[in-house]
Amino acid sequence: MLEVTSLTKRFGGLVAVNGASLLVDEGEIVSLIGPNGAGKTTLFASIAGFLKPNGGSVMLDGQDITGRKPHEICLRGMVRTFQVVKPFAGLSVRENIAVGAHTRIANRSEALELASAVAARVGMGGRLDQPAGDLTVAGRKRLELARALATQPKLLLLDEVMAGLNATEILEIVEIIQGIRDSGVTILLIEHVMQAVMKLSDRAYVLNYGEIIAEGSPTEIAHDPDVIEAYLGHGAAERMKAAGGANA
Ligand SMILES: Nc1ncnc2c1ncn2[C@@H]1O[C@H](COP(=O)(O)OP(=O)(O)OP(=O)(O)O)[C@@H](O)[C@H]1O
Repeated sequence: MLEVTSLTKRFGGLVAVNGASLLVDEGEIVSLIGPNGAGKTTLFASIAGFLKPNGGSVMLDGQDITGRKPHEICLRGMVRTFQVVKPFAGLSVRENIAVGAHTRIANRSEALELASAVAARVGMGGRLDQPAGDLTVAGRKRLELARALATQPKLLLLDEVMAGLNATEILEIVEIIQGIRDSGVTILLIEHVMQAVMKLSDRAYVLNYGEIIAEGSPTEIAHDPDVIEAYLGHGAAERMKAAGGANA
């Protein structure tokens, strides 16, 4: 469904993403992980049209969408969420979600109707009339998810939807994401919460200094020496092996 080939994005002299390639098949949940500053958000922004890549290509359902505008990419069925969530504070939850629905639906009452249905899918059915400005971090994260879902995507890019959530809230959003996938939406997500990555992902890619250094099932990734080194520093894989930790 999504095919990213040799994507490069530079900021002046800094190569934030360096020849990254990845594939996401229909129906999968794929995670993109990596240390802070590895280039994950830059890669997402380049895939979804918010940044213009310096090289490489992005194909969605066999069509070249490299460098297209976010709105156009959204209409083709791919949408991203943002790490820092900024809802329209003075609007209600339902109205905020309807902003997403208006991507495809011009009619106001139809957009609000879809917004109510989407809110129920993310467990916000009881908060439709609440001002978005009153929501907690967990509520704002769900609202961001709902706004994206209301654009009726086939591929959803989620950027750290679990950041700042407590353990119970993480379990709840993991279930919501599984439900979204079960409803037929393919998902690519950036996540630092490893417990969620392990639970949700069919496969994961690891980005380090702008390059994809590993790909595989979550268990394969967790035991990959290059990944252990990237997270824990040079020589960490050897030290873990010596301590008998490699099979832990
Ligand atoms: N607009 C920008 N201008 C200049 N440099 C940038 C810009 N955006 C990101 N960078 C740099 O590009 C690199 C990759 O940043 P990015 O935010 O993509 O990493 P990340 O893996 O998403 O990090 P985190 O996990 O902390 O969110 C970093 O060195 C960052 O400072």
